[in-house]
Amino acid sequence: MLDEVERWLATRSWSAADRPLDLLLAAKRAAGPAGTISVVLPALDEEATVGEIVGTIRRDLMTPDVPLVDEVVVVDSGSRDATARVAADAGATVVDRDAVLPRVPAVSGKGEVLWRSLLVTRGEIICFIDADLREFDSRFVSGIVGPLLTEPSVQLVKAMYDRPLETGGTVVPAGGGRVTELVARPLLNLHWPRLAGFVQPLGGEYAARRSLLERLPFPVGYGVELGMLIDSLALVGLDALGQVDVGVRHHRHQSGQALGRMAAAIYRTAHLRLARGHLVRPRLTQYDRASSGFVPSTHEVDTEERPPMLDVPEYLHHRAA
Ligand SMILES: O=c1ccn([C@@H]2O[C@H](COP(=O)(O)OP(=O)(O)O[C@H]3O[C@H](CO)[C@@H](O)[C@H](O)[C@H]3O)[C@@H](O)[C@H]2O)c(=O)[nH]1
Ligand SMILES: O=C(O)[C@H](O)COP(=O)(O)O
Repeated sequence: MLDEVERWLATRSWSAADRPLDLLLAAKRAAGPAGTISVVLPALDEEATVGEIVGTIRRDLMTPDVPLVDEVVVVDSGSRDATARVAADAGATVVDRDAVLPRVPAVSGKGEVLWRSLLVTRGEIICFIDADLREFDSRFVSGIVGPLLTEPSVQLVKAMYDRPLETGGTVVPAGGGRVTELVARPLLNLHWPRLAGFVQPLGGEYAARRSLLERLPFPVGYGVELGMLIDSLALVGLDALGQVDVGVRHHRHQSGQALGRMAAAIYRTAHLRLARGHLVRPRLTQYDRASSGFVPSTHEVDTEERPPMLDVPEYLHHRAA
């Protein structure tokens, strides 16, 4: 490990318990407009879990006694289930991705809705939380916004946690994060060793200052987290990044093949940053057993990236309004 990373781990890795709620509330009051917080949940068919997450945030962090969070926004990513209704019933503002920036037709993908969320939120701190989390604890939010409220030099904070793999009734205590361990961590260690201190580089729970997010390009799919870390390092430097231990994360696990497509998108995002301009073939072929033998199916790998929001005229208008 680089000496710089060892130093970073000693000074930029915290636990949620380091900053109790009363400290955060005082820091928020002192920060004024810079302390406004929007929580954003990207959601594609998450009716089973989105309501409880929204409800927990509202119950714990949006009360007269604990007014830490100013708004909770669910950006619907084309759900065909009752995600929008369940989220609205739980008290979230629900926005359909197609209703945001209609001039630019939405494509599928998680990064796409995170990018669009900048146009419909008002917080100067944006906190992204996956909508498929189970046994959700509001420390996921208060923990990661903490350093942004108390440390002016910090600009992006990722959650870190234990990741059990819970499938088919069995639990492997530290078995989760398969793409993280097989793809993202090796890529980061080999090509961007200054980012090797992140325990959960792909985690979907992170908070950042708007002033950083609006300057970043957003890969439209699952490359968004890796791209954001690499680009943030280049833009603001390692000491502006941090991580906070928030406990244990339980979520819905995707199939091996879906994770293969995620891995391809992440590799592609890394490759683009390693060799801007040189195109790899953006397709992935996978195999399923059928009576005739193994059948290939080929999928497009996300290649599109949205430009930094500061380059979008509608965003400048939204901020001026
Ligand atoms: O097209 C999509 C796909 C996903 N999601 C939402 O994004 C979140 C995370 O998606 P999920 O499929 O649960 O991702 P994971 O398999 O858990 O992948 C991990 O790794 C990804 C790659 O870094 C991150 O984007 C995820 O946040 C992180 O949890 C969930 O709320 C989804 O509903 C969308 O909004 N639109
Ligand atoms: O973050 C990851 O590595 C992928 O989302 C896979 O996570 P899982 O192995 O916990 O399903």
